[in-house]
Amino acid sequence: MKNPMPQHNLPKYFQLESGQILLGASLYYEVLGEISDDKEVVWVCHAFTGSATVKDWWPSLFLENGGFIDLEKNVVICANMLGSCYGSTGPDSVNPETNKVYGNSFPNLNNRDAVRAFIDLRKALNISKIDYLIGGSLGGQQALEWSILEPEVIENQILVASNAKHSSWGIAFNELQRQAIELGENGNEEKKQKALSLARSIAMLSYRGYDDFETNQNGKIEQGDWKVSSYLKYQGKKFNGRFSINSYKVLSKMMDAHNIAESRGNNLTAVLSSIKTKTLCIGIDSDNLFPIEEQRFMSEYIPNAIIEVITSTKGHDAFLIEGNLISQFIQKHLINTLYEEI
Ligand SMILES: CC(=O)SCCNC(=O)CCNC(=O)[C@H](O)C(C)(C)COP(=O)(O)OP(=O)(O)OC[C@H]1O[C@@H](n2cnc3c(N)ncnc32)[C@H](O)[C@@H]1OP(=O)(O)O
Ligand SMILES: N[C@@H](CCO)C(=O)O
Repeated sequence: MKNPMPQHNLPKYFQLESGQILLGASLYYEVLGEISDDKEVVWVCHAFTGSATVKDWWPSLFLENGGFIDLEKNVVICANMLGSCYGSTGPDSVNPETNKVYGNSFPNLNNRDAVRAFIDLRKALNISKIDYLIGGSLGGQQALEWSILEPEVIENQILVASNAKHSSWGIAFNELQRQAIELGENGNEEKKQKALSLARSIAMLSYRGYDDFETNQNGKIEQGDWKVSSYLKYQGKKFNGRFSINSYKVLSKMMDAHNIAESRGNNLTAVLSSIKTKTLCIGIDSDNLFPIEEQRFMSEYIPNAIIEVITSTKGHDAFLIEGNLISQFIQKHLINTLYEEI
């Protein structure tokens, strides 16, 4: 069942970490099931190009597809993050001060801003406890931030293919993608979309990896092109029209800026050690964007944490593809041991 009122207005003057004010911003969100005292709350933080419609892109988390979410027992909430292009305020929105689309004038956001907006929505929905906060990749970065901002609210968190501070390697990939986008910025719409395609194709090198390409994209297609070349072109083209160039820049910079120790003493291990929430870190053995060492690091320092590893050739994107395994790990460590110490 979908909530009939999926738009939440943030405070008129929404203060950002940068000191800037976002005026008249709102969040698009979806609620699956009913919010009530007898339902456990599952709050999902979506990844970079995801949206609030969690069942569309993470169907494997739901019971009917073999997952852990049973809408008889759970209510699921997912809000589109600030800066994105799927319903919440972002760079393609109209700036109420100028009545013009923000575009490049949209303020820089970080994960703390995104989470503070979620917190405002949580309060408006009268939710005092989140039983399972789950996020992958950028969504995992936000979940981690949230567990630090509201330790009393977040009971369990599941951080999938994510990290505590974005790596130089990850920033390098995002930088290349932004440079690709800039190549088309002064051109016509076709040029802009071609540049966005190139950015997505570059990103695919970090979302997949050596084994996936050797297994699934080896050799040539009938027309003589390398299979992998055709795959990258296809993935790039498939992205056109689905995502906003402006949001791509805002959200990739948001990911780059992720650092839970920022303005908290700059000591990552100390901040991780202060986390109270029960934490399940899940990594993927072939992830070359958020390598398994990053999840090991978090699980080593978060006091009440455990780690599980997905064996997959799919690389980083396995966090979306292997949802059933994620569900199994959640059932094993959190649901079946909810009232026991990990
Ligand atoms: C609107 C919203 O709500 S946003 C929701 C949608 N997106 C998201 O949530 C973002 C997260 N999702 C994703 O990133 C992706 O969808 C994933 C990771 C879950 C799955 O990625 P996919 O592209 O489906 O997987 P995969 O790498 O196997 O590629 C399959 C596609 O490539 C095509 N393909 C495979 N090999 C080749 C090749 N050599 N040449 C050309 N095309 C190829 C397949 O035909 C298939 O095409 P299709 O998508 O039209 O069916
Ligand atoms: N496939 C994911 C990768 C980033 O986590 C996305 O497009 O959001």
